[in-house]
Amino acid sequence: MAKIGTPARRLFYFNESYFLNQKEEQMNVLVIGGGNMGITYAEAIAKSNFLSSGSLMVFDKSEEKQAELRAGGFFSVHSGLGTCLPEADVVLIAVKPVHAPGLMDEMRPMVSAGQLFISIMAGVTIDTIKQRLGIDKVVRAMPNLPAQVGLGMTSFTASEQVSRLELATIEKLLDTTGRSLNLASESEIDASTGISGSGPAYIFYFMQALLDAALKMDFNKEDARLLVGQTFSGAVELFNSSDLSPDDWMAKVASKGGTTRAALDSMDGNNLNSLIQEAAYAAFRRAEELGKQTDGKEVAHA
Ligand SMILES: NC(=O)C1=CN([C@@H]2O[C@H](COP(=O)(O)OP(=O)(O)OC[C@H]3O[C@@H](n4cnc5c(N)ncnc54)[C@H](OP(=O)(O)O)[C@@H]3O)[C@@H](O)[C@H]2O)C=CC1
Ligand SMILES: O=C(O)[C@@H]1CCC=N1
Repeated sequence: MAKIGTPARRLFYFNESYFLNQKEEQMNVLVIGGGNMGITYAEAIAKSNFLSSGSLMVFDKSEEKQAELRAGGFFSVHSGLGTCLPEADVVLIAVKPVHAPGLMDEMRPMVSAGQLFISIMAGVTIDTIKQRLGIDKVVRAMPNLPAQVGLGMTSFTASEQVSRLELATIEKLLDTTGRSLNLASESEIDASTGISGSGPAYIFYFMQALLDAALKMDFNKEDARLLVGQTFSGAVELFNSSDLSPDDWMAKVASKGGTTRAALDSMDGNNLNSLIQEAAYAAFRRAEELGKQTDGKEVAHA
């Protein structure tokens, strides 16, 4: 596995037309898909001053969404690909995997070889994107929802044709939403989807279970939310404050013969650790399946 912030490899290409001749601030970025993640990225990029004003474009196929985004006033919102796609140096694709084939077919006549494409779509492979669009510079990234508050975790990898210089620029762009990890293979991107991409939902699952328990113990909703929310924030803060493992921290909470031991023994007795690992693998496998469903050889399902 690569280290955080360490670009793995890359040759220096002489035809990095945009990246060599212009400054990052002059780069045009287009985000396609104005949903949870597309807008998270667009807002983070807009707030970061990474680009000059007017250089950030957004396209969503829904007219309602376009109107909503225009009202926000942060970026230029387009009602068709024709006015924005040919102008973009970097295109971030943030639609659901099931919409990828149709979207890429629509994009194909408007794209050019110098453009760089970032896909955050779960499972969709670099090869599929290259073939469907007829281009070769692709960065495949897997972000997560805490990007909305600047605490995102994004793993990414790139096609061979993306140079070191281009990748460094893309890394800065991704880092506007939090931290990033450059991985060497797409299989690791699928694996990271099962850990960090889908991971926030596992944490929310655990939080919901604890909230449900608190409500059963007759706490009102407000108090239950405070008890659970502050417990999670505090535990995460502790975890991030040192190199101690979660096992080490558990040992600090659990007194011999005490209450925590009773809870942890109950979890162990129910194989909770294995169940959580199994869930992460289910997401990993689903990412692999989505890759197969969007490569044109199988029919994709919504
Ligand atoms: N949500 C998450 O936590 C994460 C999501 N991802 C990935 O990000 C991608 C987007 O997910 P998310 O933001 O949650 O999805 P959303 O459904 O919230 O957003 C996708 C948006 O794209 C629009 N859209 C669909 N087709 C097109 C098209 N052809 N052209 C333009 N816009 C289009 C959708 O419109 P409409 O609703 O009308 O279809 C919708 O507004 C997915 O591929 C997912 O795998 C990755 C990591 C985390
Ligand atoms: O559930 C999904 O498919 C996407 C990818 C990771 C998080 N959400």
